[in-house]
Amino acid sequence: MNAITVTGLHKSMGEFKLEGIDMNIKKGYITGLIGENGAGKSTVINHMLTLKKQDAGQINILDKDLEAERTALLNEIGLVFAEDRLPQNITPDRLGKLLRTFYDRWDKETFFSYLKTFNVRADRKIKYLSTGEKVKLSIAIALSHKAKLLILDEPTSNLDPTFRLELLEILQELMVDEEVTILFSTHITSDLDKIADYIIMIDDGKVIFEMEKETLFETYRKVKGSLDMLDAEIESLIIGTTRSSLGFEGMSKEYEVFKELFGNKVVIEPITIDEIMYYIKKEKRGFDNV
Ligand SMILES: Nc1ncnc2c1ncn2[C@@H]1O[C@H](COP(=O)(O)OP(=O)(O)OP(=O)(O)O)[C@@H](O)[C@H]1O
Repeated sequence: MNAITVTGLHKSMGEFKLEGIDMNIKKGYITGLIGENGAGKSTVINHMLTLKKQDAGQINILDKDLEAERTALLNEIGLVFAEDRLPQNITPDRLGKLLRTFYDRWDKETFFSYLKTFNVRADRKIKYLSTGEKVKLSIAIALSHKAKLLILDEPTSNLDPTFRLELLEILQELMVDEEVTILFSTHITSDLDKIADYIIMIDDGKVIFEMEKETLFETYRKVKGSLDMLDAEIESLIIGTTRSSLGFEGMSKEYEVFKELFGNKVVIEPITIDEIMYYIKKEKRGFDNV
């Protein structure tokens, strides 16, 4: 069952286009949205939240039509934006009191307890907080109104490593309650290695893959061998072939074929999310020897 279903989302924005985006964000799981700078991650998220109007396509969130039931739905969604959208001239203390008028299930105690745990000063105007403290404040808000869905746009990029790990732990603890769904976009793929159940990669406004993380790692492997193994047929099985004086390397779904043909002369290794992104980009650009 999906918490968010995106079907055939199209949008032209000057030179950039979202082209036929389909996404299935599974209820009760953590989905990581990855892609390089400018791939369209924030744009897709903004469409999910009706902050941008699509040219075509449908978005369904928690079985409701977001446009028709916007206010009711925003109660159910905990949001952290990539950029700072907090009111600047009030203190977290004041904000904590005001937000009960915005969220039906606002839990002031939980909010102030998160501020304490996160070490964010409640009595300082938001504009004087550091970038990381503002992110922590946004996270505290997102976690304090019993949201069923958390949409976090690059929540970890401005956080110090200790707090990043702490946040990942908090998110994982939330998942014990199977009702919560998390979608988060990130460049820090080690975060996904730790907590994501599903991974969606977008590139240049298109979905490249949407897969369960474990399946992704079973599907792709890194292959390395000597240049004399390469002919057109073998190369067609490799994504993002790189040649050097030491031999070739790349990524393959057909790594079993390499094993059968070349035995232990070929090296087959597990692959990381960063490497998957790198080889896919490399194949697309069709360049070599980077
Ligand atoms: N209002 C706009 N008009 C035209 N182009 C835009 C507009 N807003 C964003 N873009 C372009 O759309 C593309 C996708 O931007 P988006 O912010 O969605 O990428 P992203 O994947 O979130 O990137 P990053 O990881 O850098 O945050 C970029 O090329 C950006 O310049």
